[in-house]
Amino acid sequence: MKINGTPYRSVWVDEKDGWSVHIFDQTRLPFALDILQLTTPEQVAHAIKTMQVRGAPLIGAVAAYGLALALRADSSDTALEQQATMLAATRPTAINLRWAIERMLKHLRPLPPTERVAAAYAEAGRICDEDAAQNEAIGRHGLELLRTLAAQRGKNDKINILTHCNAGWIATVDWGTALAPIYMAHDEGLNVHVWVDETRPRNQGAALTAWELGSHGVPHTVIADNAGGHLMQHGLVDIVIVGTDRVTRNADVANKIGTYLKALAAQDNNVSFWVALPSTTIDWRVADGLREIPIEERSGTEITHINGRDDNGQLSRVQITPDGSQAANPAFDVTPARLVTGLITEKGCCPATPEGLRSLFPEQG
Ligand SMILES: CSC[C@@H](O)[C@@H](O)C(=O)COP(=O)(O)O
Repeated sequence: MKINGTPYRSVWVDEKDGWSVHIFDQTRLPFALDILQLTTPEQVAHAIKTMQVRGAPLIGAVAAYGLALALRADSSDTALEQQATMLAATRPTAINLRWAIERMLKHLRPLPPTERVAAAYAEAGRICDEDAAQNEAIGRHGLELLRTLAAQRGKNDKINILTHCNAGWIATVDWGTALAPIYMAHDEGLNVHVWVDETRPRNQGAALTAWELGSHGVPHTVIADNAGGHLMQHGLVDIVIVGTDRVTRNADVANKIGTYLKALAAQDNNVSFWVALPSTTIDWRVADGLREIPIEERSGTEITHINGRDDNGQLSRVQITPDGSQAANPAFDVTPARLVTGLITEKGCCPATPEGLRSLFPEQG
């Protein structure tokens, strides 16, 4: 996608040196557009843990490059396994991270160490290209849903879409998942407006989704996380579209904390609730999302403190809770499949059921 007219992806290899890896520092957006240069797997691990890069597909792609960086220093079997384990442990919930590392290992293990560096960069590049293409396809399939809504409501009527967290292009290699259909609908002239959940505690909606949509000219309004139910009760939400960090083979959906409450409110108000995902986000090994998906617990300081820009234009961090109050910070929740209207994948849309998923991915049995 473009920033000020220049097309970017969310991760890329330096054109001049041909090996270092660039990302946007997402902890600085929307106030600063800082590009970081990563040269070691430790820097990659740090970027993922501190959420300089985040979003399920993107952390998989960046970790794949992390392995390529590691192999530049040591391409032995031992180093390959150790560095893969180190990178895979950076965040627990998004399955794309494990998927990307496993794909890299499968490709690299049989090769002689001398061939591994070039092969790792090539495979990481393919992971990126495929992610961008899959998300573009998700956009096309999701666009059909929005076209149908537009046709039902009259061409110029506003379509109000609610989204949670950031499942846009900077959460992926390009296009995004939940936001891809919205970009396409806006580009073809549909009258879309997005309610953007602020997404406490880290405010990915207020900081990142609002920045993305604004940069693309998509009308949007940031709301407190707790406003969605009220808006639905008053007929002000036509559809919810969110991304996900892991979908089980039964179609349970893990996503940013608070997604479950949006799904409950959507069901109570007869609002359709769609989840957009590339197939790399499906964990075919697990069935029951509540029991089997590990939920990341992050530092309580993400609750007790908040980042922003002060009146002097300085980025600063302030405390919002009393000294001594404890804080708990589960970073994701699981929305059971029964609350999900359907899934939007690169292969098309399907009901959120085991059969629905298997109809799109019959090779999974
Ligand atoms: C296309 S990204 C989908 C999800 O990864 C996204 O909705 C989300 O929950 C991201 O969480 P984050 O903790 O910001 O990495």
